[in-house]
Amino acid sequence: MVKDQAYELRKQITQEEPSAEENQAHTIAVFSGKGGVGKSSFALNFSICLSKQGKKVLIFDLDIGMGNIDILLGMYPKYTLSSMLDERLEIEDIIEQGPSNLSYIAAGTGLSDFFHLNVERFDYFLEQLELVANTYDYIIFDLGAGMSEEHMAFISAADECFVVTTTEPTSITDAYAAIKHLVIERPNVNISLMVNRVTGSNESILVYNRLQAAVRNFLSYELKLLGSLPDDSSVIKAVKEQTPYYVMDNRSRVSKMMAKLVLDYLKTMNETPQFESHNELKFISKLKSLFNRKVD
Ligand SMILES: Nc1ncnc2c1ncn2[C@@H]1O[C@H](COP(=O)(O)OP(=O)(O)OP(=O)(O)O)[C@@H](O)[C@H]1O
Repeated sequence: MVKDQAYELRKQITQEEPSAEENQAHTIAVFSGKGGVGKSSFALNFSICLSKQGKKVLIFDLDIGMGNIDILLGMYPKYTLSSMLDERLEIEDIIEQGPSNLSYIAAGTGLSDFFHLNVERFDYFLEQLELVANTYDYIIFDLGAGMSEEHMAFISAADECFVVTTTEPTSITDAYAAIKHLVIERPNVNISLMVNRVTGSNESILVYNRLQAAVRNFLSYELKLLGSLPDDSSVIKAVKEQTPYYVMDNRSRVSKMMAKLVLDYLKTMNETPQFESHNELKFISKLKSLFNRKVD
């Protein structure tokens, strides 16, 4: 497990057992400024690759009404997040098993905006999430495009977030607008950039430099670069076949790049001293306080 090293070190120093909160999964929110940039495809295949590395991963589709993780997987879940909230189901009942031991929760339809839940429904959501928060190493939230107030709460409660853009100017501009909105409201947010559909070797660096320059000059914020993925027709083929591209062919260009991106990411995670953040509130407590602030 990612946390093993840090946990062992901290245990040696403090001789304390970790609390349930400390053991919560590492949470990642994936968002984009513009729709159709490959955010869901990225979130799903990233999660599959993390699972392949022996991590216990839950991908949570929060794009109610527009979610497509189940479509990309070619699976038709009986229950979804919407049905859990409508029918008061247990979270265990709505978790499905995808490829490579990946767990996933489909968004479903019904609620036009999941986040405009009443307090009682939101409390039920958090109560259920808390039941599985210690079961996973990673929980990946796939958010809809754009930056609503509710998206911001999820993104800022997560341990980190990935913003996905293509190399197209419109996508970069929309990513900048989303980052700006977020950084102004939540200056401590931890954002990394993922550049999708690159066609040249240094294209991702050009996109990153362009965005980073604007973010640094106008927002005094340092954006990290998670990595990039190539424009690859095997992604389109995989979407048509409703099979994640990493499952369809793990030797395709995009799959190899994804595998490298995940290995680099895990290396960075191992090198980051996790115990330093143990004094901070973890995901569920943060989300609770952000939501409470909103309804007060
Ligand atoms: N690396 C890639 N190479 C080629 N095509 C890609 C790549 N990534 C995504 N696509 C294409 O872009 C389409 C949209 O991808 P996806 O559904 O993941 O986007 P999205 O950002 O999640 O969209 P939405 O915001 O509408 O949910 C895919 O169906 C696929 O055809």
